[in-house]
Amino acid sequence: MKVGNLVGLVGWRGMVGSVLMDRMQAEKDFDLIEPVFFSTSNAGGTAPAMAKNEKQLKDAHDIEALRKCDVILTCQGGDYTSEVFPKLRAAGWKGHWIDAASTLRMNDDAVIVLDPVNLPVIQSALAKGGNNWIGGNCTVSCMLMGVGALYKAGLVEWMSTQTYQAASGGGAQHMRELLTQFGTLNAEVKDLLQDPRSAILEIDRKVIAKQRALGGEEVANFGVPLGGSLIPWIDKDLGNGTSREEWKGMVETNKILGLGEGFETPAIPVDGFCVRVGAMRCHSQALTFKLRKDVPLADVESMIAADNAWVKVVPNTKEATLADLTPVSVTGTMNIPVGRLRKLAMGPEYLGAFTVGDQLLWGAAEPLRRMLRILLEA
Ligand SMILES: NC(=O)C1=CN([C@@H]2O[C@H](COP(=O)(O)OP(=O)(O)OC[C@H]3O[C@@H](n4cnc5c(N)ncnc54)[C@H](OP(=O)(O)O)[C@@H]3O)[C@@H](O)[C@H]2O)C=CC1
Ligand SMILES: N[C@@H](CC(=O)OP(=O)(O)O)C(=O)O
Repeated sequence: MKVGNLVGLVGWRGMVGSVLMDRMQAEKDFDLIEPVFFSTSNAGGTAPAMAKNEKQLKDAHDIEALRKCDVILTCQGGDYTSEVFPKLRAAGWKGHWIDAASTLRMNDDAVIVLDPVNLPVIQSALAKGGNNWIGGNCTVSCMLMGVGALYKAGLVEWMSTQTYQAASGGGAQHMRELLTQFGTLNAEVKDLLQDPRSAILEIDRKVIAKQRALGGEEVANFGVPLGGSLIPWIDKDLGNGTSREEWKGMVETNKILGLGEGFETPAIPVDGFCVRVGAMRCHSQALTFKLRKDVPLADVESMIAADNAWVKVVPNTKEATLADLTPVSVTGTMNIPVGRLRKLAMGPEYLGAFTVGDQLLWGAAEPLRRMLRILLEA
């Protein structure tokens, strides 16, 4: 059935929302829709320049106003989803809900959208009347954009992940906090750094003393210093030794691929550790695969390279890795480099890989705008 083009946009001025607006403008998505901009804080204010007929911001809690939309696309966050989505459906709204938040992801009637990887899953749900389309966890989405080909080919027996997740995954305030910490630490030893004869262990002593003394506002978001350190725990403690971020790795990977509970094919084990590091907005992952058979490395590389338009195989050399396989080289681009591809010492079925992805683009905004396109072009 043709989907109408009245699209309600919620959360458009936040960090994820702003990246989404940029991408929608770049891809001329606004040419196809009649946007209605909503706000939780400034109803009645002026809508952004992309507005057409409706120039005023609507109240994002006004169910009647939301109900008029054919599609609602929200990057407002999980609390908003928890509050508004059930009311909207209870009021009989049958429109399409596209959401960046994790709240609804594992619901039976929701599809995790990442169409370069799971278009058949999306199309099948659409044909059955599905109308809840949720963006995946940023780390999982970036990982599958890189190595989804191996799953599609049925080659993966299991995968272990070690993530290096950027500050942006926590939100804008976390990015600010990281930079403030770097500044504080630099200020502590600035004079010593300027003197080439100063003792490095004296600098180190001063830095660790300052890090341990950081408190209050300076660690308000991460709880402990991230600048010059790392945090091997992301999201909630599930009480079984696993973080919620680590749990998402397995359940979301399988749900995206149409495997495991509710599907015919059993789930593939995915597990590992999720670690916050001092990168700004790119998540990286070191991956270990147990393949179902010994596949020549050249075939693995060709398969990965041919999977989608954004994945790039980076030659496993120091020069290429430093040039193309770092958060600094990937930030702000749609590229998903996959490198460090090599067979591991455990045996010919064991494959190592390293991927990087901008967690605000493929990790958050891009799958949502592409889902909107799929609906509009259905
Ligand atoms: N950060 C991330 O990496 C990822 C986030 N997500 C999901 O997206 C949701 C939103 O994340 P994120 O964009 O980081 O959240 P933000 O805090 O940047 O934005 C959320 C909302 O906060 C309000 N807001 C209040 N003050 C400001 C301000 N100074 N500037 C901009 N907006 C402000 C806006 O609502 P209003 O205009 O109504 O006042 C905005 O829509 C998350 O809760 C999560 O569910 C998903 C994947 C990754
Ligand atoms: N949890 C991710 C960011 C995020 O928003 O994830 P999710 O969409 O699964 O809640 C991180 O901290 O890096």
